[in-house]
Amino acid sequence: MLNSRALAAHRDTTLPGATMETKIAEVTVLHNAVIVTMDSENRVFRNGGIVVVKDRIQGIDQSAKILENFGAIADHIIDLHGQIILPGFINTHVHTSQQLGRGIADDVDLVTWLHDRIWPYESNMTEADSYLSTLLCGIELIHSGVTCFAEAGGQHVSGMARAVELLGMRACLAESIMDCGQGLPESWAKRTADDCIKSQKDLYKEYNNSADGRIRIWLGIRQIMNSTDDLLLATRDAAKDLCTGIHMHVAEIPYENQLVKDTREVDHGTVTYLEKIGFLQKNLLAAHTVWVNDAEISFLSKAGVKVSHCPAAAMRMLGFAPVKEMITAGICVSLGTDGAPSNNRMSIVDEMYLASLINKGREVFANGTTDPTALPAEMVLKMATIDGAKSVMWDNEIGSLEMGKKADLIIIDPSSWSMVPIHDCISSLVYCMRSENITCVMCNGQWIMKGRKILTMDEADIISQAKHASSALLNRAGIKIRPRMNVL
Ligand SMILES: O=c1[nH]c(=O)c2nc[nH]c2[nH]1
Repeated sequence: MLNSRALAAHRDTTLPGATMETKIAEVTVLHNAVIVTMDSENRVFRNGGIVVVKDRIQGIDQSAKILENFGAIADHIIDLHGQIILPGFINTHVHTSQQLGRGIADDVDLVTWLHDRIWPYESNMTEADSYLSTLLCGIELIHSGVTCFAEAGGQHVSGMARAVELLGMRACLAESIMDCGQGLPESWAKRTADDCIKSQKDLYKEYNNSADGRIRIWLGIRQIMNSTDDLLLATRDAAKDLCTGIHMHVAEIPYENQLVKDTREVDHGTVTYLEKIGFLQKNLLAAHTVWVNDAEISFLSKAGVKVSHCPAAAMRMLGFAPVKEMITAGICVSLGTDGAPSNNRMSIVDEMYLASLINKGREVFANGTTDPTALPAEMVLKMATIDGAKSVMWDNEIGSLEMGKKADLIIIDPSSWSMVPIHDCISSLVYCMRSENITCVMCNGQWIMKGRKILTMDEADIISQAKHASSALLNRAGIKIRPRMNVL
């Protein structure tokens, strides 16, 4: 831990060689809080303190020690009596550019969902729509304590990047990439594998490590049903060259596996095929992976593939993912919300609750008996934090509260009816907490929400602009939502 003398020297602008940057580094001390670190020793401080200098955690310990060492030189000392500090949540599968399409595809099957609703929506988006959609999505993510997300593949990454920079969040952004298959709008169907790789390399050049290092550019593969082998293999190789990740929907529905079996000559589905062509690797983040058998779980585990489990979206259109089996096989499984048209709610708090309950319930038909011990609260909290960080390959910097890591953290006020009384902090965070209990969010050392008010933008203005942009976009796309009842 840095001591106060070292920090004071760090801030003393009269020192030879001092820069403007050292002059403005503020020291913030948060103390008197329950701190759930999510570090490798699972440390929880009953009365802990954290020191944040610029963008990093420079001390974490018992409150008394932190105050003794840093109290005298802190610019801000915040007493968090009765409150809880957690690492910011990491949402490992979200489509930010789909936020303006919330509610356009409820209660339909995945193929209809994609062909008749989502692709017309996405192919009619402008860059300005993507920017606004990402801002709107970001507002909801921040309110549920998310500081970092992995974009699953969307339109106009430049718009997303502008929004992320403004929101103050951290993100791995990926373009939606497809080069073949049924139902594609004409402009997309014309793209070759080379076009797809080139456009993503350009994005990488322009945006990777931008926004003070908060943005990373990943490669996208939308799904196997819309990818040639040329595209899959070129993406695998480009990811190796760029040292970046690949985000792909994998084994979502039985139809997908059947199509792979019928057209690509393997005896099971997508994962078997990806294994066969050497596509599985540790920088692949596979979303959903619902329809996988034991052999495929073993392929994923051996290759070090990470899985993003999206409980709500899976319940709506896909089915029950074998999460317990994947974790038992050693696969790193994290949590995602998916996009607004496939979930409607962008809350990792809700996903934690659902992940635990759904996977307990799944045991009844998967293994013939109940298992209330499946996916216990501490495991689910890991999925939303440190395992999320591992999934996006950023765990050296985020996912836990530790000395030297980035200051991405959230403050929870557990004094409301939803969380009182607390006998076990970890289970309360998973089973009782609502997004409304999250009061403050810090990302990269900056407060982006305080007192449930987003500080980086005007929420009301974004909400109002989003309503107009969404209607205009649906008009352009020719998407009509039929009333379900006798609307007079
Ligand atoms: O839930 C989903 N959302 C999507 O955007 C998508 N694209 C392919 N498969 C998908 N599944």
